Amino acid sequence: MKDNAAPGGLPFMKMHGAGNDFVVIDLRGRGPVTGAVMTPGLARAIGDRNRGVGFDQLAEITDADGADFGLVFWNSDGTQAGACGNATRCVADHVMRGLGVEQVSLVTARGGLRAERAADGRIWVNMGHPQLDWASIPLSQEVDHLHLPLAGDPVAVGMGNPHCVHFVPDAEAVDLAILGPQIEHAPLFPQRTNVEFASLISPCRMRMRVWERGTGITLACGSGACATAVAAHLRGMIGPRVALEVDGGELEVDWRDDGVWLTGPVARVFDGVLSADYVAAHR
Ligand SMILES: N[C@H](CCC[C@H](N)C(=O)O)C(=O)O
Repeated sequence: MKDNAAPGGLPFMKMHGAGNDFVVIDLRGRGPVTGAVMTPGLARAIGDRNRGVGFDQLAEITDADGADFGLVFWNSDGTQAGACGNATRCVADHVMRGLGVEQVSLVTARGGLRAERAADGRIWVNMGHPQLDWASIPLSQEVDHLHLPLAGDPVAVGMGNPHCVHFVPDAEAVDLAILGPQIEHAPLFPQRTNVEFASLISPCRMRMRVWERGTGITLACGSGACATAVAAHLRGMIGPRVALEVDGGELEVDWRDDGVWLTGPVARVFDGVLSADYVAAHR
């Protein structure tokens, strides 16, 4: 996987975490600054499920100063994302296997994070502390993030990327394809937002569905699960630990003193090589 400069094309791995699917390009060995090779156009082309490979996010693994690796995330619309919990878990598993270790440090746009393998094989990542002030979520104006001035009384939480969490009696009944893009583009969110709808099943279990900024409906969203757990805890609905039933499986979040921990399944599905012609045509 290391020689991505090969004239034969650009090697990648296809992975998923609870059905949240990723194209992962391992660029380690190129140095921290020159690591990322992606462009918005190439990301959109690879993300096309008919003419490319298809993904919810594309992740580039880079070298990083002071950490085992760095991560850069792209959405399928060609925009970048500051955080992606499920891709972080998938990549951490890959890197830990390669290094023969059970925990790793990484750097993302929001700073340093840590990940580790649990005894049951699931991969935990500490997604850091939630961002709860309006300017860093970010919101376009100073409002109470626990009671946004929007229909449905949602909560705004930053996890390195913005989230707008709605608590509803029945998340199944929500028309995500209609409401998701409306809320994603609401003027209150200057960088747009990810959108979650969640229902309480018990004080330690919730059902969650998600519309992701820059991607659309996905089967799971790790940072969205973290944001939902934080919002529900701040609203007094749950304790610090919760299991979230998402469309693609189950994620678990534990809000500890040192940050919001996320876990769930990871899978490496196949490896491939993007042809050099395809890469050149879309870069
Ligand atoms: N699937 C990701 C989140 C992607 C967020 C992205 N859509 C954004 O623009 O912030 C996760 O597991 O956390």
